[in-house]
Amino acid sequence: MLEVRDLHSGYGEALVVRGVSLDVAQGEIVAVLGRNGMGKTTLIRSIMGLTPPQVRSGSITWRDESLLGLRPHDIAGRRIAIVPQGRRLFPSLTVTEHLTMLKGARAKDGWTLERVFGLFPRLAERRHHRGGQLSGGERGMLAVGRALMIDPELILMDEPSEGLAPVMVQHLEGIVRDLKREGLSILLVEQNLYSALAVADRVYVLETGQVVHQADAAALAQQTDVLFVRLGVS
Ligand SMILES: Nc1ncnc2c1ncn2[C@@H]1O[C@H](COP(=O)(O)OP(=O)(O)OP(=O)(O)O)[C@@H](O)[C@H]1O
Repeated sequence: MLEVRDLHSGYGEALVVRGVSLDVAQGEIVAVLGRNGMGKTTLIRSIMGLTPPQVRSGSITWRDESLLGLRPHDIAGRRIAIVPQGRRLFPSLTVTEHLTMLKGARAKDGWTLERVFGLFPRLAERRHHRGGQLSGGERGMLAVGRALMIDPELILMDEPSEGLAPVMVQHLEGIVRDLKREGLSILLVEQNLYSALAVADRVYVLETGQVVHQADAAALAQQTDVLFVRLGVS
C-alpha cells in the first residue's frame, strides 16, 4: 500500500533522510526505530506532505499513486492520518471540538464521536475539558482519536509513547493492536524499543537518515542485542 523508495529529504542544505526505502502493507504495523535526531520525524513529515522538510528525490507511493507534491490536506483525503510528535492539540478547544473539527458530531459513517468515545471511555468523561487541561495520557488518546476521525487506512504515528507513564504506554499498545485487527495499517516511529516490538510486525532501524537494519519484529525480539547496539540502549 505505502511504498517509499530512495527518499532524500531535509532542511535547506542539510540532508536528514538519506535514501530511505520502506513498505507498509495493508493491516501491517511497521515500526521505524532510531535514537534522537536520526530523522524519524523528518521521514513521517515527508510522507504526510508537511513542510519543512523538503523532499529532494525518491518516491512516495500510496495505492499506486504518487504522494509527492500533494498538500497534507489532500493526503488526508486519501485516508492517511498523522498522530504528530507533541500531539499538536489546541489548548482552548474541548475534546469534542478537536474530534468534530473535520467531521461533524452527528456523522453516522465510519469513525464517529461515539465510536471514538467507545474506544477511549476516558475521553468521553473529559469531553468538555480543553486541550490545555488534559494529562499526557489523555492528550495521546485525543491525538489518536482525532486521527481516526478522518477514517484512515494508514496512520502515521510519531512517538506515541513519548512522555507517557508505562501503564498508558501499554494501554496505547492495546489500542494499536485493536486498530490492526480492524484492518488499519500503522507506520509507527519510536525511540521506545520495547513498545515498538510489542506491537510491530516488522521493524526498520534508522541511523543518521539511513535504514541500517530491517527484520520481522518476532525475529528481532530474539536478538535484541543487535538493536541495543544500534539504538544505544544499555
Ligand atoms: N525544522 C528544522 N530545521 C532544520 N533542521 C531540522 C528541523 N527539524 C529537524 N531538524 C534536524 O534534522 C535532524 C533529524 O531530526 P528529526 O526530528 O527528524 O529526528 P528524530 O529521529 O525524529 O528525532 P526526535 O526523536 O528527537 O524527534 C536533526 O539533526 C534535527 O536537528
